[in-house]
Amino acid sequence: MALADHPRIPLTFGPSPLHPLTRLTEHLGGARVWAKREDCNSGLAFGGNKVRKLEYLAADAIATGCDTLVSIGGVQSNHTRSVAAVAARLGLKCVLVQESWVDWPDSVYDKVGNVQLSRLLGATSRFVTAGFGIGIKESYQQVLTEIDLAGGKPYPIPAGASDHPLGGLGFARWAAELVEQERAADIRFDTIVVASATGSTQAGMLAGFAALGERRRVIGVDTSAKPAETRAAVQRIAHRTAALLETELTDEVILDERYHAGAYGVPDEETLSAMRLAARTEALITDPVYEGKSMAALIDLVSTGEIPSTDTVLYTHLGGQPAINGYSAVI
Ligand SMILES: Cc1ncc(COP(=O)(O)O)c(CNC2(C(=O)O)CC2)c1O
Repeated sequence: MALADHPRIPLTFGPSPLHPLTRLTEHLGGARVWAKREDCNSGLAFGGNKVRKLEYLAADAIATGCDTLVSIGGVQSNHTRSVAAVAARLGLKCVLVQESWVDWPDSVYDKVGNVQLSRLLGATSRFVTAGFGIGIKESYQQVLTEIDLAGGKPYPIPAGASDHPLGGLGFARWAAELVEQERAADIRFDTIVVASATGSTQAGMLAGFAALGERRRVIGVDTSAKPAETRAAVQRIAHRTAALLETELTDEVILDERYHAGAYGVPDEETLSAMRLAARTEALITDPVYEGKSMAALIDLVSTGEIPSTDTVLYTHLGGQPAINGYSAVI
């Protein structure tokens, strides 16, 4: 089925902004760097990459008569905050399982940022002691069963909306949008840099480009610190999404494991330095969990020439800023 034939509830403002990072480009002295801004893509609770994915899952939830969106993430999950935002916007209930994915010694870590926003948005958060993992968790299954038994109609959304049949469509549509923006701007990106964790952002891009017959180098930057799991997820979801779009993958899955700082949700000095440089050259705010790590990759790859100086490279900003409030000890 063609992408346009898949039901979607518009939750974004339209095409996300695409703009050159001229001061960062000048500072790095190499490839020309642009950004595409999912952090500015929607009016729903600071937007982000998950809102794009949820446009398709929300359509399915409404079509199947569900009354409660159920999802899972870490305490500072951007994904669960986005699910809470979409539920509020569509008049649905929302129950979130917040797991202890990050061992971070900040006294307000579990009170501010995303989990605070989810509370403001009216979601019910269940706090569970369980580590990061992109598989299906017992706590999540338990919530689904409870809602069923209470007569509700839950709509299950796995971590990052990734391991869901429709999880890759949001960024397949992103790929089509980018190609249109390139034509309008008379530009073509040789390389795309994107943070990867549960995998459907990068996977959707790969399937979307394949459906368009476009060959692109998409460099996924692992942020899970479990790269084998993330790589397998990107592969699985990319192939599944390509099949949904009646096409076959053409580009390889590239996942760079050098910038995850050794643990999910924990920044290292390279992460923090990248965040400062992006902020002080472009007022571009990245987070210590995801975008700070993909920014560290971009800076390193351009500075070392791994991304050639003749390239035009696109930095994909996927959101994540609210989590910064839980990291005041280092930012
Ligand atoms: C700001 C930001 N940038 C990149 C990513 C990685 O996207 P994928 O999970 O689709 O690979 C996340 C994910 N976040 C998860 C969450 O629970 O917030 C799904 C892990 C993200 O929030």
